[in-house]
Amino acid sequence: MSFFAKLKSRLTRSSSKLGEGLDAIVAEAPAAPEATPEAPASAPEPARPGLIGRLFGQGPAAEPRRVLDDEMLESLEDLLISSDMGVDTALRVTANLAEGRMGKRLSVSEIKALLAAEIARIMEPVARPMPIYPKRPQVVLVVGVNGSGKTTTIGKLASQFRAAGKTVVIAAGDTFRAAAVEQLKVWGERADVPVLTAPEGSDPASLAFDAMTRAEADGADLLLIDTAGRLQNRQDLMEELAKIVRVIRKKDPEAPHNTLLVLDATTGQNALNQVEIFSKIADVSGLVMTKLDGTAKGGVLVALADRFGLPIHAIGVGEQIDDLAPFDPEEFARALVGAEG
Ligand SMILES: Nc1nc2c(ncn2[C@@H]2O[C@H](COP(=O)(O)OP(=O)(O)OP(=O)(O)O)[C@@H](O)[C@H]2O)c(=O)[nH]1
Repeated sequence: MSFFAKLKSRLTRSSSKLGEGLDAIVAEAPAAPEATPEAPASAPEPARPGLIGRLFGQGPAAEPRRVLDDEMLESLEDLLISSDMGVDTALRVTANLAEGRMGKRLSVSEIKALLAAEIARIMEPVARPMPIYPKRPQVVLVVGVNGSGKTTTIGKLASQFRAAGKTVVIAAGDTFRAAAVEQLKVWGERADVPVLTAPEGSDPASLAFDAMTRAEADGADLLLIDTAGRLQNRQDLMEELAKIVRVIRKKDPEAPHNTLLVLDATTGQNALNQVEIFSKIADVSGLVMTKLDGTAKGGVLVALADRFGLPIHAIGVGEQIDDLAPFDPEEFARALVGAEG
């Protein structure tokens, strides 16, 4: 299966919500005069139906259409907002979609293609893989609230980097959560990557320092550092992260080279607050969004791209190693709206 096919199947909760909403919007068309024969200007050409399809009145020729007017635009805005795209982004997407198309008759598949193109345009500038530097070890600090998928993401990244021939060390920096440490050990074993741990409740900065020493001694390409995600006590967390950074800078003044914020798509609009908070307490350099497979709130990634402009490195669409994929804006946009292709 191509990755697009997989992405599309994993994003069905988001795409069916949008698809059903669009079907309903187009079906709600106010009684219109006989269909105008001319094709809608600058809307994408629907696929040509086969002979059988034409004979039996199926295919795009039979697809219902609705004249794009203010009322329909408003319904489209509401639909996008309900997919967690956020008000500003939803308004922008629909305004761009409407430009030059008011009064045209559009079908659901045309609207999907237009939406996908608009969404991809917003996301294109932020679709950036995590940069890899010649620096050894490249230190990657991974932050995010508990349960956002940090541990799983570190495990997947470690496996993928190993498969690409890189040497990796993991530091299990959430020393307050034995379960997180255990989980990392399992991922480490699977990926054949050493996982440095420290006694429960001990200072994560001291573990980070030891991990730097080990990564340097091993000549490792990458050091991935897990961190705690207790936002309930923001001050403590801020101090903890600042201390980790201070300590690893004793060994490399430029570390960490990346600070990845892991966000859980199922939290919807709350992910926007998390970006704001973590950008204040850590120097976030890029985002990873997990659990896009388990939610109808996938539109939140569009809002994040639009609002913050932070690079989106990867997306998680499942719990297996290869369920973390580089972020491709066009594929994501088409999968999100359920467009063909
Ligand atoms: N469906 C799905 N589940 C995921 C994905 N990423 C992570 N998970 C699951 O989400 C749960 C939480 O992930 P963790 O990696 O433990 O999250 P964490 O941020 O490290 O959380 P703590 O260990 O509690 O700090 C686990 O059950 C993961 O298997 C994803 O992309 N899709």
